[in-house]
Amino acid sequence: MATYDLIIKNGTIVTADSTAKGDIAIKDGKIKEVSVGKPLEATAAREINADGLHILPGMIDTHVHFNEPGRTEWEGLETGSRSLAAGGATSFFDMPLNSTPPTINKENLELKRSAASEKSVVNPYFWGGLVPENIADLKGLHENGVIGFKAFMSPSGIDDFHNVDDETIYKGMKEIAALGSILAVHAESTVMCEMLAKEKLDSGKVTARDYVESRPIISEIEAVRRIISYAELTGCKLHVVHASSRKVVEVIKAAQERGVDVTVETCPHYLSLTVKDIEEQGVIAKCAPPLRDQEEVDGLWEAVANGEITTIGSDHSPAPASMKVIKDNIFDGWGGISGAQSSLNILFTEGYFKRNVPLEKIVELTATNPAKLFGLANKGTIAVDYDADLTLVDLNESFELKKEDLYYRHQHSPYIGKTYKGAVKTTIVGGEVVFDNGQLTK
Ligand SMILES: NC(=O)N[C@H]1NC(=O)NC1=O
Ligand SMILES: [Zn+2]
Ligand SMILES: [Zn+2]
Repeated sequence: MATYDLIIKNGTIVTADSTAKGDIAIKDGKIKEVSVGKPLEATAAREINADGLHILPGMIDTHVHFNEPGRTEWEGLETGSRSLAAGGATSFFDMPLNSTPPTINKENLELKRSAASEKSVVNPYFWGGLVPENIADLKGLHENGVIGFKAFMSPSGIDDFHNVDDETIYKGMKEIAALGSILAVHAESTVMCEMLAKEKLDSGKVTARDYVESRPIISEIEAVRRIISYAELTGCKLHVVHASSRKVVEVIKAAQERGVDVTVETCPHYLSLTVKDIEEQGVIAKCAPPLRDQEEVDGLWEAVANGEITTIGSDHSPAPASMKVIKDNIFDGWGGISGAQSSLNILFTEGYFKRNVPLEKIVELTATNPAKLFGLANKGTIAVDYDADLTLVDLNESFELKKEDLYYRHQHSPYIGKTYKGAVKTTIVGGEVVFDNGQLTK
């Protein structure tokens, strides 16, 4: 009889293609057997009884800002990765900005990588930045293993990470295409957003609704259309992050239909919160693009259900509480939502329970597609020879999110006080249990 490190018994195994009750055997960090329909005949050093639980491939959160090195007091790789583990994520892709120095050359990448290897409890991956100053550094970043490049089409809010002009977009995309990599973009129109913000501020209009109106959906559409044109010009693979509206998704879909290699991400906050949340909670719920109205939330869920969204990432972009309190003017607070720990809870509650979105679809967008799109071999599903990155969830458990449940360095989030159905019970990274029964074990 085979002997394994770990056997998970009687769970409901969910992949992008199927849901079935079965057992999983793990050795040396890999899934070695998946037995559906009949019990697994083997022994193991440890056994987990997953009766009543669902087993999902761990979320691959393709969009976090962990701020380390250089701005660890905002979050950090330890607190950030621990919050992911508690939320059922087993890998993350850290954005190149909000850490100092930003990840815009291979030397800076190494600083981040060595910090992560010391501190992260889940698998770390890194985006490289594309900024006007670093076209010559893209090759070195690629050769040293970034999973792709990220550019801001509007100011990032961080002084050492400049947004790209059209010339940088052209040169950068040409180079990224030659490297065979992918460009992810924060797509909002600088000109539109700056003009509209100036009009608001000049006339003393500084409410939450004013902030939202200063960054309208059409400014995302303008930027997305433009960047798609450069993708067509250069042949560069493109990934549009944090689409806040189905109208943005439609522009991407039309480009896909004429053969452009473009994909799209949305985030749990655009799938669950509205302008009302920023009106009530102020800067805590401030992000860019901003939260929209309920019809946009519903529209994005339709896009999810129809297969028009490629990935869902948290865009966890934390900041100290002092930057998230409402002062006289909401325009001044930090734009970025703390949410890395809540992604799956939100998707279960708003998607699976409220809108009948299949669990398979949630797995596809949070694990399978991220692994495929960014070339992570052996991740993103539950199958023999794949990495044992798993999360066990109790879909019958409801809970109210409390401040003290959060593992973030700064325990604020627009999700505090909300009730979720579907709780993460256990998270396994490379065969090792890192979170179990409400406790971090690593
Ligand atoms: N700099 C940074 O993290 N910005 C992020 N925050 C946010 O709300 N949108 C972003 O792009
Ligand atoms: Zn962004
Ligand atoms: Zn971001």
